[in-house]
Amino acid sequence: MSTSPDLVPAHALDAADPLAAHRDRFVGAEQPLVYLDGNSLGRPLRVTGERLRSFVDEEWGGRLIRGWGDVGEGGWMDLPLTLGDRIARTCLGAAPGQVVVGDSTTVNLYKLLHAAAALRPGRTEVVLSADDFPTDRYVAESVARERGLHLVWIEPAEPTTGVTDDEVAAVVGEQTAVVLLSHVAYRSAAIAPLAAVAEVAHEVGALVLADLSHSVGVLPVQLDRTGVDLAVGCTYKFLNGGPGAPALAYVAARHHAGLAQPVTGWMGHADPFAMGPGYEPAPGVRRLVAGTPSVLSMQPVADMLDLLDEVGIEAVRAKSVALTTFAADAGRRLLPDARLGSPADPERRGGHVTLLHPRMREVVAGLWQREVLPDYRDPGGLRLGLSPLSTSFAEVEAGISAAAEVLAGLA
Ligand SMILES: Cc1ncc(COP(=O)(O)O)c(C=O)c1O
Ligand SMILES: Nc1c(O)cccc1C(=O)C[C@H](N)C(=O)O
Repeated sequence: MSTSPDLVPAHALDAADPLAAHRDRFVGAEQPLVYLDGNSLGRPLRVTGERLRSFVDEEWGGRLIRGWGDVGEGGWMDLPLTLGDRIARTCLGAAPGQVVVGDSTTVNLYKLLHAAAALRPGRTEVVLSADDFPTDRYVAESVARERGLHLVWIEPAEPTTGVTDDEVAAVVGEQTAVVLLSHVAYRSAAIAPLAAVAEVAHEVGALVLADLSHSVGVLPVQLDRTGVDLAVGCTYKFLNGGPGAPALAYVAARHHAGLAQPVTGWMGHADPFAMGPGYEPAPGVRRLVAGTPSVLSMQPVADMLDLLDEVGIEAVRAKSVALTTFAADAGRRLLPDARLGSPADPERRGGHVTLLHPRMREVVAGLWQREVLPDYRDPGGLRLGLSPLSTSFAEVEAGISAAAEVLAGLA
């Protein structure tokens, strides 16, 4: 395929990029390594090292057990909700008191699928997509088994378009308790139409549970406006929280009164330190907290939220669109035998780009040997996770050029 005549070179795009300078705020940005996996594990911010050091010295080492405080005193006990509110405000378009941070996305899926079924007693079906991330599918299978529910699978007609509201409308009905769907598909990056899906689900009285793992921190979500009922998401991807950083869980305020989740630990109790005989849920989303919050692991996310507040999520999305557009163009130009496995329309595409070729598994193995780190996802997907504040256009070009070289060198 010929080179696009109006293609702007990577160095010119970097020179004109208003966010380019922020890249130096991340650990390792100065290294020659090409990092294209920010949607699996974001780079650490340099300031996070200082935050962790001072947390150990002053908060943990200095305050010791006093650091917890009681609910409402501003100590560690409040962190799951105060950090949740910060994520809600900066990235999710959600009013305060609806997001909690804790546990993993997997565990939060378990809690919220059970909660959804309990909010819709008597209904027997859970709708989900065969393209959902494995943990979503596996947890849904367990919850269905435990509650005697039936799974109704959507097989998206075209993986690059993701789940559509028409596909959801075709399978939901008066038996549907909840529709589980990924906001941004983990392979293709297709953006699901959350508001339209919520509308068709609500028409039959069903709830929507969205997995925001690949959208939170990279595109504005506007959760309250979409009408989505429940949501979960990872904080170690575009929120740069670090390996295993605790996940978010969102429950729209209108569902708080009847919210019942199955992991009824003491930290979700209305009065944990009363240590009373029976479980009584805390008001609101606090009842989603199960055991002792992972206070140390929640620290880094605050640094990324500071940076996102400084830059604004709209500017992050604008750079993300520019990066993914550049990656798709560079893919066409440098890997002419590969096919775009992501939506061509940037409005329908999240923060990553997948290029498909039958030999991509070998290509990705070759790239890792050259200090170029993208991801591989079956079938035949070179997945480029482009983290707008830490990825440069030059990095994207270097990665795709290297992929072309590795592919050309395969026997
Ligand atoms: C869409 C999606 N959901 C969930 C997860 C994982 O959740 P957990 O952090 O529980 O492993 C991932 C990535 O690992 C993901 O891409
Ligand atoms: N969570 C991960 C892990 O613990 C190890 C390796 C990768 C991951 C990932 O995040 C995978 C990622 N969610 C994906 O979309 O493929």
